[in-house]
Amino acid sequence: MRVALAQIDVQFGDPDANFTQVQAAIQRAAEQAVDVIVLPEMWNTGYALQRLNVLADEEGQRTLKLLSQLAKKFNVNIVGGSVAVARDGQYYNEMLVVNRQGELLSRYDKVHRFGLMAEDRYITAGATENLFAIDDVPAMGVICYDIRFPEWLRKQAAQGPRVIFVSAEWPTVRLPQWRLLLQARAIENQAFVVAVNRVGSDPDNDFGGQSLVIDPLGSIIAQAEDHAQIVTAQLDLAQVDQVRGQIPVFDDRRPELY
Ligand SMILES: O=C(O)CCC(=O)C(=O)O
Repeated sequence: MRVALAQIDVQFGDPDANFTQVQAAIQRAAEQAVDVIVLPEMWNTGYALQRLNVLADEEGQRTLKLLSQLAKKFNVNIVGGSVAVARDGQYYNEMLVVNRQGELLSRYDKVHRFGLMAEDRYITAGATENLFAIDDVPAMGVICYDIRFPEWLRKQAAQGPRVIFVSAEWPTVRLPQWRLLLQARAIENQAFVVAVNRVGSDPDNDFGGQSLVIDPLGSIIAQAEDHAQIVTAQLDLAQVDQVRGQIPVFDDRRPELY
């Protein structure tokens, strides 16, 4: 599986500009003959949470239309990062995943709201898992702050995903934690981690990129810098079986104790 990480500079509160740049980024990534393109978190609005009433994508329709069109056009799967979605008068931080045929594979509402960026005041938390298959490869997806909750990832990882996709707007000041948390999630779940952060800044935070691809042993196999760029990596999925075969942590778990 060849993946492309679209590390972009999300424009604060400007969905039109963001739709234009996401379209261009997907096109650039698709030119590199990849199987999956991954986007960052809240790429339509950024954290312009106070204006979600006018900015959020109603039912995610605009996002789904774009991702679906581009997936078909370029014959590529898209893990659509996340976007601010309005549904039934509430707002969600939602990941949409589409396959090469442009069909919706999953939609996931971020489960853990990040109070430091006021999500608890504006966003409704999700309560469902996010397991899907990309080209028959079992995978899962989480959003940003979710990675601080190993039990949430573990619960899903125990169901077999080989790749964990992460979309984020992770501030520069905590990038050392970003790296360590992601490496730990890869090691303990013996899965590839493909994690996309944004760059640039908004009124409250700077975002330093450093999107990462990490193998099931925790080694970083690709890393973006601190500017907008597309990074690609090849995932050797057989490595998941090797690592799980050597140290069978999923078999050795004692869920009756914890
Ligand atoms: O956990 C963190 O340090 C960052 C989380 C975050 O920025 C988010 O969930 O949007």
